[in-house]
Amino acid sequence: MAPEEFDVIVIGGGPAGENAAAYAIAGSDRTAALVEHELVGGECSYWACIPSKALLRPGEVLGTARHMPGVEEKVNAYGLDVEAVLARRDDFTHDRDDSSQVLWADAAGIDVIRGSAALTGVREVTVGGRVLRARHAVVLATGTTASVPDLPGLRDALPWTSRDATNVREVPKRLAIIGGGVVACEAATWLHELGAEEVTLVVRGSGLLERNEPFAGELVAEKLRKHGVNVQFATSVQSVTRQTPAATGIGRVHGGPVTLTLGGEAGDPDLTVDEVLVATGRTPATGGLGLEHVGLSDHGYVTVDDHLTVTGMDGNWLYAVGDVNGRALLTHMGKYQGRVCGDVIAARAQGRALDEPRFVASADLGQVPQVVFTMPEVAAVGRTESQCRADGLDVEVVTVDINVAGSALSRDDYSGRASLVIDRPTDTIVGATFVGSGVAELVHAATVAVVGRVPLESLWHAVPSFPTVSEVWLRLLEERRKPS
Ligand SMILES: Cc1cc2nc3c(=O)[nH]c(=O)nc-3n(C[C@H](O)[C@H](O)[C@H](O)COP(=O)(O)OP(=O)(O)OC[C@H]3O[C@@H](n4cnc5c(N)ncnc54)[C@H](O)[C@@H]3O)c2cc1C
Ligand SMILES: NC(=O)c1ccc[n+]([C@@H]2O[C@H](COP(=O)([O-])OP(=O)(O)OC[C@H]3O[C@@H](n4cnc5c(N)ncnc54)[C@H](O)[C@@H]3O)[C@@H](O)[C@H]2O)c1
Repeated sequence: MAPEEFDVIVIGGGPAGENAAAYAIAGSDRTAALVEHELVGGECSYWACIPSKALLRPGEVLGTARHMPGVEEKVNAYGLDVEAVLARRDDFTHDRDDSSQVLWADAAGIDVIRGSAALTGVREVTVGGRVLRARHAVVLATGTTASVPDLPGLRDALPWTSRDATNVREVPKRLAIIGGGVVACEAATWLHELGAEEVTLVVRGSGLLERNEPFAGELVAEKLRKHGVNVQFATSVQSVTRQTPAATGIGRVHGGPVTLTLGGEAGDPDLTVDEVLVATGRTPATGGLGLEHVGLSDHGYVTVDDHLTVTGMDGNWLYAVGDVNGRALLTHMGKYQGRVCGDVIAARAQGRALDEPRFVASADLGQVPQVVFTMPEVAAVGRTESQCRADGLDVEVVTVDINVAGSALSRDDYSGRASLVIDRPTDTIVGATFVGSGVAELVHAATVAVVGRVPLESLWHAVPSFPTVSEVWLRLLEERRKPS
């Protein structure tokens, strides 16, 4: 059978792949195929960002209502309506039906091809019995899958991964979570709110959210503990036993009780729970992708340059965007890389030079924003103080409590903290962190300041409105002006 020709072939229909395909052909008569073996929309739409945030928001709303005189008297006797929360989550994930995303692809001029794709040669992709040939580019956008550590008994116990936690149907009464990162902290928050009575975070390190400023993890741990979540640091799982594992389906308890044998500084006793959630990071989805057919390793992240072009290959025809390149495992960064990559493919297809900033994924390099939707939220951009020092930057740090009229008005128990990391030679912000209720919406101002390299002297004239939580910017700048 003759190969089918497309200008661009994208493998993986998650947010990164969708954007790369759309930008590569926008406003032209170029053609694109998007190959997807599961659901168009990817991990984010059905298993990750969207369902998790749909599950977290009701708890945040209830928490605020419980600390608001005039409202708290009405709600204090009630908890969440779990069925309604799960139903709203299912609305957001369209019950895992991707037809609206396929309609979007059709409208953008992208051909969706169902099946598992593998590289079988230079510019050649095979899907089932079909051979596809790319005139200009092949883009790898296959994302990542949950890592399950190779611990004795763990895989046989059929533990939950993030897919079960986000698609929860049956809330375990007793839950152990292995890991202290973003998935562990967010999942502990929503599962506890949904009725998990005994939640234990088993953390091998000494803090939560270790890629953030230390105060962020400390405040999240403090609040989790205050709400009754057990957070155990410096504890490792030695082995796991479950007598009756059962493949009951996504989001249901996978059998009888599970016992974790723990090894830690405190000589921790065994922990017996109804379910164990593994939240120990991600593995790039490169298995079976045929990377070896084009001379690349099929292990680890696919390395790219700042044009998202795979390094070590001739001909500038192979690209990788999103989680699979390991640059920043976040939907918004994958989409950003998809936009840059699509523009690069279009420019190269037209024989144009890559001489404009939009052809370089510069935001990946120390300007990445992220919001962790815990209670309190953690919103940060750029580098932490310790990352800056490790990179040899001459920095100073200002930190203040978030204690302004806007925060006091937003809820009676408001507490939070904010910090700026300032590059002394340029007097610009290279990192910012906000911890508190509702700070998710504060971070974009910081992102603009970091990316725009706005001098602090100019920020003095960016006056925050009264009475908003944004007034913390003024407190930070005032703190900076204090004579040391
Ligand atoms: C629980 C959880 C919550 C998260 N919350 C957030 C959040 O709030 N905000 C945020 O920014 N990020 C969040 N993330 C991270 C976010 O989900 C990822 O960064 C994002 O999904 C990556 O997008 P992607 O397009 O690179 O990959 P994916 O979304 O993983 O999509 C890859 C697609 O490729 C397909 N595929 C793989 N191999 C093949 C193949 N060989 N052939 C055909 N198709 C293939 C897969 O089926 C999949 O659809 C969260 C992650 C988790 C686990
Ligand atoms: N709101 C958001 O933006 C959001 C939400 C969820 C996930 N994500 C993304 O998804 C990615 C994955 O999240 P994650 O929490 O799984 O990973 P992570 O890298 O954030 O945290 C992994 C945790 O597991 C621990 N760990 C790793 N291996 C272990 C082992 N063998 N035994 C015990 N502990 C081990 C680490 O010390 C760490 O605490 C993140 O990079 C994040 O960017 C983003």
